[in-house]
Amino acid sequence: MLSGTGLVAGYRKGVAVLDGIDVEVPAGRVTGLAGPSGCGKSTVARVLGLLQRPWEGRVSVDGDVVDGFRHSAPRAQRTAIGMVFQQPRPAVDPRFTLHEVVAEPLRATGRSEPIEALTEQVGLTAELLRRRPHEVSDGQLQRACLGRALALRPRYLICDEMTAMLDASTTAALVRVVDRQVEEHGTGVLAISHDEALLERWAGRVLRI
Ligand SMILES: Nc1ncnc2c1ncn2[C@@H]1O[C@H](COP(=O)(O)OP(=O)(O)OP(=O)(O)O)[C@@H](O)[C@H]1O
Repeated sequence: MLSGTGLVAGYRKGVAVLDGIDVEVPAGRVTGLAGPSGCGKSTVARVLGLLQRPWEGRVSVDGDVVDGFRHSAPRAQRTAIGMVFQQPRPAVDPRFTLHEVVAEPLRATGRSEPIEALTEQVGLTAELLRRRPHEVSDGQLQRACLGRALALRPRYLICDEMTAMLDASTTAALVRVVDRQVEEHGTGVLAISHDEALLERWAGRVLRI
């Protein structure tokens, strides 16, 4: 279980965006997180993804309370959680090929496993993998971002509006990739979306802020 308990967090002193909320992301299931624009869904993603320290409350990964966030997050906990954001373009190095984008977490952790099975799973051909971000569509780049998020086989995956910029067929394809991770590897997924209909179809349980 990836969980946040009593989370209080924000950006400006004295203005809490999250006001003591609890979020539980169990393994082996898709949990949805819905709510109107600006209610703090991305802030939940950042805190549970260990990218932002909450002002109060705690985050735990499989029962271990996290005490470091951002650069001081312990590697084992950081790599246990994969993240995909709404906009793929600012999330990648424009100089990388898509192959390098997907392989980057492996390189950063000194691992050199083949990524062909992964790139095939997310629907990237060898020809696309040689291209750089400016030579592909948002959907193709988002496939690479999902591949990157799965490269270290995270036990949890946070999808923050992953499909908001994509057409229906790419959305369906990426949802299938995530569902397969859940079924085959028991990954616990937090699917954040303002699209209630998508979450109703995709998630077993939907939390609302
Ligand atoms: N870096 C930041 N600096 C200051 N305020 C921020 C920052 N990021 C978010 N906020 C504010 O925090 C609140 C919650 O933002 P957040 O992005 O978590 O909401 P959200 O529910 O994900 O919204 P959306 O659905 O529009 O993406 C908003 O009022 C927003 O203006």
